[in-house]
Amino acid sequence: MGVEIQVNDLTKSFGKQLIWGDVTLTVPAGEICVMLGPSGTGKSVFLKTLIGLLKPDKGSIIIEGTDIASCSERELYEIRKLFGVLFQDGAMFGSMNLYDNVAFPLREHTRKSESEVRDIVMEKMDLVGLLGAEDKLPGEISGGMRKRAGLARALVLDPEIVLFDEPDSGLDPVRTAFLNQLIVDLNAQIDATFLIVTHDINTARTVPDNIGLLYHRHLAMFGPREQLLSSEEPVVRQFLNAQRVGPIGMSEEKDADELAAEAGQELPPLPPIPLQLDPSNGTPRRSQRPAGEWCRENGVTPPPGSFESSNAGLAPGV
Ligand SMILES: Nc1ncnc2c1ncn2[C@@H]1O[C@H](COP(=O)(O)OP(=O)(O)OP(=O)(O)O)[C@@H](O)[C@H]1O
Repeated sequence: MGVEIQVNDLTKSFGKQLIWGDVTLTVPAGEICVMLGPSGTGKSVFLKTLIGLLKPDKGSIIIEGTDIASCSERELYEIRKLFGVLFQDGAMFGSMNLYDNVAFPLREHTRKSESEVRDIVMEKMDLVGLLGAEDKLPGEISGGMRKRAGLARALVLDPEIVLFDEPDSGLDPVRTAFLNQLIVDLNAQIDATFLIVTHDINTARTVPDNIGLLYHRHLAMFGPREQLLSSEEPVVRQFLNAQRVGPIGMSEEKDADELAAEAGQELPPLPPIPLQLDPSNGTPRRSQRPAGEWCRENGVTPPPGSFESSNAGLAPGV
């Protein structure tokens, strides 16, 4: 079913360095959310704060009535059982084969017999398309396969929330497309809440139900995919369409001279909003909304060509 994550007024600093402040958002139960932002804006810090690895300075994170930001270690231990995490590099133990890597959380956190462990491991290996690779060592397989193995391991305790830290980092566009399809199919199958941190604009444009953008020490926007993809807000528009013209510069914000030099430059029109990626079996996910529904309900005219099946989803220049 998945559970909701309610983030209220969250602020995190390291010493005097504010990473982000006053972040408020709700990750709805069972939906897929993507968190974007230029490098260094604190996306990984945000994920680590959600699972209680880092303590915020202020604010709350409510999951099933418990505030992760202020609960006891024991409560945190219990709440963490709801999470599965896919770390950037898969975080596999190099000396263990894939079977033992995937079995690890079950052997650590449950009292299941080895035959029960085997059934679960093989089920999850099948789910991520890795049956037959159980005996391989992480060093013997491709980056894409390592991510799949990491995903199988993230799923063995049947999580209600799955966090993905840059699942596409280091993958070529074809492997990324396969992984995105796997993420959508998994969400349809297990109905858990998914939160994905990524730099990949195409993933952000086609996979999630909701998109968030961290920029300049705050949450610039969070909302349904169609809201952000039709937004004229300069930071959102620039980032989601991978453009150079706009407030974001090479090292975060542009200075006044750079912005003045851009004044009068015409912005390219917003590209069409692509169709959302469907599960492979063609049946929409429980949380999936019909194409164009948000725009219709909010009186927003989407850019011409939006939601056409010929539209591959790539933003210009991506
Ligand atoms: N444990 C820590 N102690 C001090 N500073 C930290 C710590 N962890 C992260 N930071 C700082 O927090 C900032 C945000 O880092 P973070 O890795 O979350 O960014 P990011 O948005 O995920 O970046 P990228 O997209 O490049 O992965 C950086 O300036 C980083 O140096």
